[in-house]
Amino acid sequence: MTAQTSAAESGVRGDDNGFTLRAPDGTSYRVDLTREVLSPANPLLAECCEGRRVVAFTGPTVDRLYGRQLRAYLDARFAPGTWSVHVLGGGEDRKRMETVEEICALAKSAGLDRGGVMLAVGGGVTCDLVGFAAAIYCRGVRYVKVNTTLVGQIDVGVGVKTGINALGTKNMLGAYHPPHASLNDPAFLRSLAPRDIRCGLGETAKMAIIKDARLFQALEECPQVFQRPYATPASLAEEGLGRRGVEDYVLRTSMRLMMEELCPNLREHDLARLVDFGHTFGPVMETASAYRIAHGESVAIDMALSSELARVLGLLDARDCERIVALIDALGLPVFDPETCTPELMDRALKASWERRGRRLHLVVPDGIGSAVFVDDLDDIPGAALQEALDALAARAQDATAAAPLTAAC
Ligand SMILES: NC(=O)c1ccc[n+]([C@@H]2O[C@H](COP(=O)([O-])OP(=O)(O)OC[C@H]3O[C@@H](n4cnc5c(N)ncnc54)[C@H](O)[C@@H]3O)[C@@H](O)[C@H]2O)c1
Ligand SMILES: O=C(CO)[C@@H](O)[C@H](O)[C@H](O)[C@H](O)COP(=O)(O)O
Ligand SMILES: [Co+2]
Repeated sequence: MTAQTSAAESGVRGDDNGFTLRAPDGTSYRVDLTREVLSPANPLLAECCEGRRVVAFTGPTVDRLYGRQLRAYLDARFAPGTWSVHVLGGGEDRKRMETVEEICALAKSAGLDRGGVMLAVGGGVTCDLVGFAAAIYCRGVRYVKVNTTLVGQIDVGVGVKTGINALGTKNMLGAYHPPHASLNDPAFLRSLAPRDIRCGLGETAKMAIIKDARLFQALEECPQVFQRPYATPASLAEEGLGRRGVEDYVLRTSMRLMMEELCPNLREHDLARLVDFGHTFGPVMETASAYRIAHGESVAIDMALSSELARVLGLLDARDCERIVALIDALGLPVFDPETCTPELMDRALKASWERRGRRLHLVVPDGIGSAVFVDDLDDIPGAALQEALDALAARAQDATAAAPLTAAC
């Protein structure tokens, strides 16, 4: 039983090497920002697993890019026969119970005991799967995650959620399983595909829109962050940040904002959660598209729709709505999807969220740049309002298609 933490002691504290979260219920964990995490000279990962059997899991891409370094690191730091690395099938469609059973079977055959460590090295799919397996294997074993995507470092890596898709529903099964350690090395982001960078920027934009106007402005001035060369945004110029400085600013600010939101409500006793912004319509779009729409993309479309809805309901002025939708567009993320953005599916999503959130909708909508409010019940959203919001985004998407230069298929 974790000892309760007093309100004065609970919170998120940042330092040069990361953040420490202390929740009111006594849960506490460290989120580290480090460099060259897989270099034998870096003791951090070894210290998290010292004296324990280590069963590591990764995906095919990460194994191709970093598997040799990972195995060399474990070989240098752990006795032969006390560690193993296993490569899981990749992709959102593998985030299901069958893969969790595979992880547990591999761990058992590798001799993982109650005192051992399950190590995830990968993006959110790998970490959600391994984290959930660690939560139920022997009723719970030590879980260490090395997050290798932008979504992973700013979102998966800073919380306690683990889980899988099941019963036709995104993240339907899972557990709150705090990591023993969450290690984040920004160097991993350099090998990310542009689409996966953009998905991470979707989760960054989520936090900027609901919590931080300055981060929003930095993204507006620098939508190519993490992707292409750019000048330091004017809004950050006085800090004299270079390219890496801007990326560090975006990364650290996103991590801090998410941890500050999660800390007081880590296990979601309160179902009105600002970080649900972008996650009401999105999960249903991901599932209905058979994961053609990636998580970060569904978040983007949901945020655009929620913003247009806020405008139609008179909760957000048209100028701020336009800034939000334009930012999502500038980040290279979709604001509409003809196949899934239908009134029927959106209505189904609203009802699914109403059920999941204790028969209250708690739809998060922005009421300005850097702030958001809740629309609490289904009756607060007339069908005509939803239709008007959808029509606005459909028209925008149509204009963009008409204006897009004809380019050869890449
Ligand atoms: N647990 C949580 O709190 C939480 C929070 C946000 C999202 N999620 C979940 O995370 C998932 C999305 O995570 P994601 O965006 O990381 O997707 P992902 O795990 O599918 O990774 C995206 C792609 O990047 C590849 N990849 C990973 N690291 C790489 C690297 N360093 N270089 C090159 N390629 C690399 C992967 O192989 C994959 O093809 C969704 O299932 C979502 O529900 C969970
Ligand atoms: O996607 C996730 C968590 O899975 C986060 O980005 C998101 O902000 C929140 O946790 C949402 O509450 C979504 O939660 P859930 O659907 O994963 O339960
Ligand atoms: Co998310």
